[in-house]
Amino acid sequence: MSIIESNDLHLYYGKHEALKGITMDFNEGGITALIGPSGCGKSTYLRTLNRMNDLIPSVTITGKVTYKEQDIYSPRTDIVTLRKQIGMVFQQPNPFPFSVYDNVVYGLRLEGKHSKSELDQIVEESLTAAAVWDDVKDKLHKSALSLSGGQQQRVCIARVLAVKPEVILLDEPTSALDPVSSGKIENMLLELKDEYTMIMVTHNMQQASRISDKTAFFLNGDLIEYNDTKKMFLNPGEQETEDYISGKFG
Ligand SMILES: Nc1ncnc2c1ncn2[C@@H]1O[C@H](COP(=O)(O)OP(=O)(O)OP(=O)(O)O)[C@@H](O)[C@H]1O
Repeated sequence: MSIIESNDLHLYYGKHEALKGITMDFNEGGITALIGPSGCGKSTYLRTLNRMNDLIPSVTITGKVTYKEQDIYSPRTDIVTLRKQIGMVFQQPNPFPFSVYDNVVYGLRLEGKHSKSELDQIVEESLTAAAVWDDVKDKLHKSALSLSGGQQQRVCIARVLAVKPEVILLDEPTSALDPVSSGKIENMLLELKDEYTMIMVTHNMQQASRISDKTAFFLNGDLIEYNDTKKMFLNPGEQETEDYISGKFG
């Protein structure tokens, strides 16, 4: 069953058409990689799925995005709730300048959850699921900014997991990290993929082929091909996909 669908989605920055009618759907669970050369619209598309582009004044959107069959651009949509259901992880780790613990419980406190035992339990669960509990269990009350970049990114993922989203959008989550930290995050995403629907922009073709179930190839604001990752890398259906993944342009 699909959990998110976009239908003939166009997005303009002023007069520039960055997305030219994207129709695609995402099944529940698993990892979908969005790939394509710089400027093709991958991040823009990712951000349309939880209305992050609303923050940019010049943006106009036509077409439809549904989450569980509800139009997310409807005036009835509550954006705070939507962004809890569809969480986001950014390229640069962006912990808040407070303790690891306070980072993880941030969204829960906004929801009015204050019971210490409940918060303690969610902190441990979320940091464990984000594969960073062992690194930080003795530093929960130290500033998150004192951690390494890779640890910070995993704490940011724990912060998203703590509010129990169904979908996680990841915008190049490992591109600012060293290979060891990237590998830890890839393994963690593989552990989480039965429980969450994950959609990830990546520049790294090996990463897409290692961890994603499906891959979507974007070019100049168009969706060129969307297929099972194995098929896409072994036997692409479009010449442009083949040229891109074989490194002829990019
Ligand atoms: N805030 C913005 N204002 C105006 N134009 C923008 C804005 N953000 C992106 N664009 C333009 O929209 C197009 C798509 O950009 P987008 O960042 O979505 O591409 P991308 O495929 O994610 O690229 P990259 O891999 O380099 O991040 C580009 O032409 C870009 O210059």
